[in-house]
Amino acid sequence: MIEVQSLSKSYGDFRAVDDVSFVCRPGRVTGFLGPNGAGKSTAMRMIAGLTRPTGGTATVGGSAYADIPNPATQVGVLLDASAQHGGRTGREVLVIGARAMGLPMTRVDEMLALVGLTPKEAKRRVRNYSLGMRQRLGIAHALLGDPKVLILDEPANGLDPAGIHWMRQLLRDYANRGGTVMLSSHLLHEIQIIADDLIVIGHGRIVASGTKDELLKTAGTRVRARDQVALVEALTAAGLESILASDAITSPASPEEVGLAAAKAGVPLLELREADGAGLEAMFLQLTAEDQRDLIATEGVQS
Ligand SMILES: Nc1ncnc2c1ncn2[C@@H]1O[C@H](COP(=O)(O)OP(=O)(O)OP(=O)(O)O)[C@@H](O)[C@H]1O
Repeated sequence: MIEVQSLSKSYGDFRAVDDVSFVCRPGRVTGFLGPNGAGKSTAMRMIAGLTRPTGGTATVGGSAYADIPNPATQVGVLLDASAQHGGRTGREVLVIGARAMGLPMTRVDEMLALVGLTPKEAKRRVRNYSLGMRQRLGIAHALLGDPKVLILDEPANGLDPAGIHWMRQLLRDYANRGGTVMLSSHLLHEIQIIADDLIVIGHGRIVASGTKDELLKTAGTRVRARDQVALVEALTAAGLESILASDAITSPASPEEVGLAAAKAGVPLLELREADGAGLEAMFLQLTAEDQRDLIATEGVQS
């Protein structure tokens, strides 16, 4: 179990993580979802004892990471798959990890087999690994000490669809055996596939949390018009939030509210329906859009 209570991290005046509380339970895969720069890595680094919090606490199995004896046998951590020494072979990375944890060398071969790195690949230097291979090696390293808790920052980065499928199965089996998994992603779809529970973070604050099923049930509407821009304007004029994606508009408002707003503005619709998860998707896209605006505003000031 991971328990985070009022956790905060400030860099000067900037609050990267702002009073965040949540739990990740055994037997569940908890997805930590947020746009780039939302504070995911900072929160995970604090849980893994690598960044000192400005306020609040984070415990794993009831103890702060720094107080856990031989922590890698309790908590497997993968924060940056590219952080491994490029001059070492994949096998050497695991051998060094196994020695540090006092594990038998048989564990190295077990983990290589588990993550699907062949003996030939294991002999190659990490600098020659693809990102997907680095992620597999990082997961092998995190699992080496047979920990009860896994903390993985963007582990699906660089994996192809077959790799993502493989990882989902691995994490599912791990959670089914009672393990606690916390993994982050900035992609809603990816986390929807893998997670049981979701914590959504934006601008350092939790904006939604609950089981995936609960969150995906949030009411929402999918709507299309021939003139999508006119529709967005009509919804905005009616005080309704909406996000224009590639093929449709999603809104956390009900189909009735959306239909009435479109009718009032005289915008003919091609499609109007309730969409499971549209509320979550709209909220997430809204967060992402806000960040894009912030970025443009910042760059505008700088140039
Ligand atoms: N050492 C630091 N000094 C100053 N600002 C920092 C530092 N580390 C992180 N930040 C800032 O804190 C915010 C959160 O960063 P963080 O890496 O936690 O986000 P993230 O959600 O993991 O994003 P991504 O998906 O891009 O990895 C960002 O605005 C980042 O620039």
